[in-house]
Amino acid sequence: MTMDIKTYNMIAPEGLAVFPPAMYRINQTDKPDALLIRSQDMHKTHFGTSVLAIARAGAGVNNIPLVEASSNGTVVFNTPGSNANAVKELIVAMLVIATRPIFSSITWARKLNGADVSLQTEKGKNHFAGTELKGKTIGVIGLGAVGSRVARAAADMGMHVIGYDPYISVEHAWRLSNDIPRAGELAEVLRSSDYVTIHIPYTEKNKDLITAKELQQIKKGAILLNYSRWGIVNEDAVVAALDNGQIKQYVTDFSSSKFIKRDDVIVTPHIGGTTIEAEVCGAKMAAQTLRKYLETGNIVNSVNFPTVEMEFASALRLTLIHRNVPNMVGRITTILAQEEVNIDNMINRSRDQIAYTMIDVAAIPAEKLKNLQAALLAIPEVIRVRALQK
Ligand SMILES: NC(=O)c1ccc[n+]([C@@H]2O[C@H](COP(=O)([O-])OP(=O)(O)OC[C@H]3O[C@@H](n4cnc5c(N)ncnc54)[C@H](O)[C@@H]3O)[C@@H](O)[C@H]2O)c1
Ligand SMILES: O=C(O)[C@H](O)COP(=O)(O)O
Repeated sequence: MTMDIKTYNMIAPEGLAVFPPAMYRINQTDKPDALLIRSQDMHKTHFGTSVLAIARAGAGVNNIPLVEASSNGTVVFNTPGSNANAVKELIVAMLVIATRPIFSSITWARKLNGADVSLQTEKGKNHFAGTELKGKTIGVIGLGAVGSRVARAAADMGMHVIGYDPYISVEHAWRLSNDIPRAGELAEVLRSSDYVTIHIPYTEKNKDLITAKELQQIKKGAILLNYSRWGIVNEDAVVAALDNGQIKQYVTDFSSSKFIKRDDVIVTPHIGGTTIEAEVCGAKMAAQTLRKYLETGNIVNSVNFPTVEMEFASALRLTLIHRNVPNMVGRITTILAQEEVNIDNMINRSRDQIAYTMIDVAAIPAEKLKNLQAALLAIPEVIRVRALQK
């Protein structure tokens, strides 16, 4: 088996090294079996039916058309938590930068010259008094991989933390310590926080989560941070809230022409996950997840398919992607029975409109396997059939 991987964006070489050259070709065809990407806009980048899987090295998958991928039988993966520490560390830095005049003091100090520089700094430092984070309240919206770490770090700095995440996973709820209270409503967080930091995915539901209405609810003079995505915070509403003094500063990873030359907006160029460690971690995780799927059919960390794992113990594995409708297992196994193929092991899982079935069987002669695959693919609700040899 030789498979083709196509990459977009800067993928760390450590990730590409996960693919053994004897089994995988990288960037040698326009009809790849799988894609390894970061923020490439796949809404505008056509991927053909050859693409079995797309792995996103990173968290956000709003750059991938998930519904189209599912109906194409393309499994989409991300790498949960791979860059969460990088974002957390940047948020800590941005909280301090927003709170103390670090940039202006450095710029001033750089301009000093003469033999008495040390004296000048001592004289001038009174112009650069800041405040502290300790004792202030921070609202953390979204308590997943990033938000839960930010909440912990803020608490460790002596801040009062209020979390908000109505959809928190059991895993992340466990990670969050009991001393971090969770609000039942967004308004509660906005009303009581000196800092509000957002760590949620961009989805249709989360588009414009923070708009004029929410900014009216926010504590006067609060500082808002958005290291999630463009579109979650309405830019016009933010500009209006800065102009009327409702918020003091907007700190974000997502630039806009609306923020140019504003001293009350601090923009970093989408570098939340841009550390060597995070890029290596995400690329390796994405490549390992892809290999697992391509070689065994097992699915972990998918954002559009169910998690499906079964030990690959037989000679042959059939994997079927099909619509999630009644009696599919019955129809599939009937065809296997008609072809006199005995099932060693089997698993079926579904997620929303899509379902996935893996069937392990003993070795089948090539011609018989071809007929079996054709018969399975002839079921109208079946989207894709693969046969994997152990
Ligand atoms: N700036 C960057 O470089 C950078 C890096 C990593 C992640 N991100 C962005 O941050 C997002 C979060 O990353 P993550 O790794 O923590 O993802 P995650 O999936 O681990 O956590 C997201 C959390 O948000 C919660 N959530 C969803 N909608 C919500 C809402 N309306 N209100 C409150 N909570 C809500 C979910 O329940 C989940 O717990 C990503 O989707 C991505 O867009 C940006
Ligand atoms: O969602 C993410 O993981 C971040 O926004 C990082 O995006 P990047 O891979 O383009 O740096």
